[in-house]
Amino acid sequence: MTQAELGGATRLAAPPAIQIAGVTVHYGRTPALVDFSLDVAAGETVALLGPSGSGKSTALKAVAGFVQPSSGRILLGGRDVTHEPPHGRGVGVVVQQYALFPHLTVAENVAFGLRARRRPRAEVSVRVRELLDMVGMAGFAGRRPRELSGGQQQRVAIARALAIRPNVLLLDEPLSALDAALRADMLAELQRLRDELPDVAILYVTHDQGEALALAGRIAVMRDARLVDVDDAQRLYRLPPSRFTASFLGGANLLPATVLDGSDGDALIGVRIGTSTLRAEATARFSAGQRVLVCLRPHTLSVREPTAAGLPATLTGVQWRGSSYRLTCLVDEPAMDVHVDVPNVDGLPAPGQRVVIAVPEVGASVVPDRDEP
Ligand SMILES: Nc1ncnc2c1ncn2[C@@H]1O[C@H](COP(=O)(O)OP(=O)(O)OP(=O)(O)O)[C@@H](O)[C@H]1O
Repeated sequence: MTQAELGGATRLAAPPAIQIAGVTVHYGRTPALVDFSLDVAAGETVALLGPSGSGKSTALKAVAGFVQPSSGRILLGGRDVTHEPPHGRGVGVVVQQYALFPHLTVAENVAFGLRARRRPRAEVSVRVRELLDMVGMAGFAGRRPRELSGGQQQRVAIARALAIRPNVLLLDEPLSALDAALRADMLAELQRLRDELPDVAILYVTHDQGEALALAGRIAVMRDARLVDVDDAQRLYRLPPSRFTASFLGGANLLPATVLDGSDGDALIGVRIGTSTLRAEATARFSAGQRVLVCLRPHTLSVREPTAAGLPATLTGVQWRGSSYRLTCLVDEPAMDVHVDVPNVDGLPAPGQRVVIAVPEVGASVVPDRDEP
């Protein structure tokens, strides 16, 4: 083998920063995670997204070492840590409720991991200052946690997690205890932090699709202790592969339809909804005549004059949402509500009016009508 081949092989073989391989976790007899596999590369942010109780925190705890898998393995940078205690794994963890040490000052909290590792005093103080600067808390070093707001406490918790320069940062719903305004600020700060840590792999647990879309390069959707779908965030949003992901990520309109011409993979195919036909993007194999669902995102749709091409409907509701209106339209066939989000414009149709819902050339996608059990 030449050096170049060897180099290539070595590069290709660079192990993921986080490798969760077929992990199952039980609490007593109840499985909280079943045969779960996911890799996160260095520098990548992956969100674990799913409803309450779907196993997101359990997956994160398995990586942190807070729960022990009954089967499967956890590898960090290629090193099997499945049976190592949490402190031996060298990961940074931030959980929902900050969990700062109440009797220690902000600086002492941040220094904790470094002191436990017996780092020299001078190094610790430089690093603590650096971290408090990074999270905008330099002026609070001497305060105790109870003297801080929720957002400030969470900043300190993040600084503490980063103190040991972990290659892996695990964030479990870090914004959920904050009010809406603070959450938006902290989300922007997390985006900045992510960009300042280009080599750190981040696993981010959330049930909030907005947070997942804002932060993650890839999103792993979970349901009932299992991974449902995982893909690039934008692709998952635009072309959801399952009914569950289509609804959970972005609140799609899902209309029953019939495939007119089949496809073997990525293609625009014809579908019939009631008496209307339109083209929709398919990412899997679909055959002519197959019953499917067509996923229509509310913001890609518009309403037109009843003579235009599209889905004939009656407008039944108009809801003002500040920056846009949400229109509810009852489609003629099949008789079901479709939501259309339109910007603040003059001359909106009034409830009761006949309309046509116009679907853009690329804006609809095909989803199997039933998810695999
Ligand atoms: N310590 C525990 N003992 C027993 N059952 C548990 C324990 N922790 C979690 N569970 C159960 O395991 C399942 C998965 O829980 P987990 O906390 O991983 O879900 P989650 O997706 O993170 O939910 P949430 O968004 O509500 O935090 C749930 O049914 C939960 O009730």
